[in-house]
Amino acid sequence: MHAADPPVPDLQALLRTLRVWDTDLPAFDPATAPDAPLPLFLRWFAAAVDAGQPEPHTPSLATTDAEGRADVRTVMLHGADDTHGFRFASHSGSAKGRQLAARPYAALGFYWPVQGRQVRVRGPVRTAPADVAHRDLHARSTGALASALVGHQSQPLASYEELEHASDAAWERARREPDAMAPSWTVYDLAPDEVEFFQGDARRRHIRLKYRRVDGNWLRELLWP
Ligand SMILES: Cc1cc2nc3c(=O)[nH]c(=O)nc-3n(C[C@H](O)[C@H](O)[C@H](O)COP(=O)(O)O)c2cc1C
Repeated sequence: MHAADPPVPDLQALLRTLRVWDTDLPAFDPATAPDAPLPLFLRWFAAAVDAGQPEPHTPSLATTDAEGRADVRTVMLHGADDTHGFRFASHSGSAKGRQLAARPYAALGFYWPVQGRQVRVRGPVRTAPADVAHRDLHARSTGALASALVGHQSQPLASYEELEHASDAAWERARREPDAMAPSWTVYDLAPDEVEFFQGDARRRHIRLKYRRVDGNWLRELLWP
């Protein structure tokens, strides 16, 4: 440690200042919940946007590697519907891409603290056809295309300058060639077989409603918090 280094913060003191569920939270009556989870997810998602929840479309994505060890990172939600399930996209050669190839099963975790809400989704993951990934990427911003064109995701990077050069070239190509292919860019569709909705409550009487797909039907059950 150097004399000029900022002091190391007292984590325990900071943790004691922080709270959850101490704001006005919406009520959730599970008796009024729909038969299937998707309409409820869409309702909660729209409510999160309305409530000003920053970046409600950025869930955590959990996967496991070939040895069964867990991994997690943030991704962007690209869609959710009855046909494709929960859609996200990434590079097939990244750590998550390799993990999904070895074990095509994943979980998504959304946390919307403005409303004290959490949604957990689990299920098998399928790789969408390449033309879907191509269309998905080209419906997005130039920055998204440039980022995908850089490639090499999750590989060791020798220096920041190397990234700068690759990124400059990718931005230039994305502007010049807006239909450029990013071959490793892949769309993944998670077909939910479990979806759990959690509504936080100031008195800690949190409501947990879990949907499970059994023989093609959705079963609903409440869980102790
Ligand atoms: C807000 C946010 C959104 C992100 N969205 C994506 C995404 O949609 N796809 C993606 O591959 N990485 C996304 N990332 C980067 C990933 O979190 C991660 O760093 C990267 O995909 C490498 O993960 P991996 O080594 O586990 O494969 C996002 C990161 C943040 C913070």
